[in-house]
Amino acid sequence: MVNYKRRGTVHGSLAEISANRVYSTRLAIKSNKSEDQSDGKNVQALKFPCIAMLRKSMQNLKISVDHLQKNKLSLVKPKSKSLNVLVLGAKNVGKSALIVRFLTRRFIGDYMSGEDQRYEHTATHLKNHVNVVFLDTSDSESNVGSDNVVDEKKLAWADGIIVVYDVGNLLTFEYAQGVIKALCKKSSENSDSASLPLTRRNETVYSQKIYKNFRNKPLLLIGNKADLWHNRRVTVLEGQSIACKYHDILDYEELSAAEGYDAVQKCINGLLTKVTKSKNGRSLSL
Ligand SMILES: Nc1nc2c(ncn2[C@@H]2O[C@H](COP(=O)(O)OP(=O)(O)OP(=O)(O)O)[C@@H](O)[C@H]2O)c(=O)[nH]1
Repeated sequence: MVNYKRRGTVHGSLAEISANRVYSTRLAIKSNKSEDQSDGKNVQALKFPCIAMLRKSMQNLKISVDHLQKNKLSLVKPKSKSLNVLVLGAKNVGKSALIVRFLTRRFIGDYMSGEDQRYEHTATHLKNHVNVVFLDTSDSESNVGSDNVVDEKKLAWADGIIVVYDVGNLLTFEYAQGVIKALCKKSSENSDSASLPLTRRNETVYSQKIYKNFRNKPLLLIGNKADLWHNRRVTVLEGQSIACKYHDILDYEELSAAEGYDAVQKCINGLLTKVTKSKNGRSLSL
């Protein structure tokens, strides 16, 4: 309570100080012309030496903007060099474990669940630094079996997608299938068609957006927890059949984040290489 009050006072006084500064500076700028013209002492400039600096910065800014306009340059930022990877899958399939294994080579048993985690990683190749961002999403079990399994905004952000399921849990495999189907579903129906029932129209709009945001971005399907062979509910054959069905857009791997680093590293690096190719139009082996 005491700390809070103290903080309040400090903030208050800082705010007052800056407000006073801005106000005084404005006054000085307003009255600037007559002071410059007068051959007397420039009292404001002496009192506020920041005015000269401010004026200079404004001049510099104007010069820069003029230069941009003259040379038809734009103020738009250059294209981001980071590779964004979206990690999807049902709850508890080992999404965090996989990403952390890839980034740190270590298997860590427990992770915070319930909210999306963002991991940033810098890879170096031919003296170029490539920034990779993984968005490890956290889905609730209620999403299993639902149609709207992919968030269109996250999908638009992504350059590549990893879909994970647990080989010991059939529901998570069905969820992964649902995601892949949603990504690859082409919608030919006209979403504006008033003849369609509302739910159908919403579904169509949804799948059109998903399809548009996906646009054949590199996709990797991982069957995780292969070390728990006694607990297996999804056969290798079932995983492979999905891989065959979507072979032109999808890579598939069955592995265990718990058991080793090499398989995780190999398949995620494979995806990153594809992402780099599709993003920049040139190859980069990480
Ligand atoms: N045996 C085994 N356990 C694993 C493996 N990968 C992850 N786990 C365990 O599975 C549990 C869930 O792992 P997480 O990485 O938190 O799963 P998640 O998909 O990120 O979970 P949410 O954040 O809740 O969506 C943890 O207890 C992990 O230790 C694996 O390859 N083998």
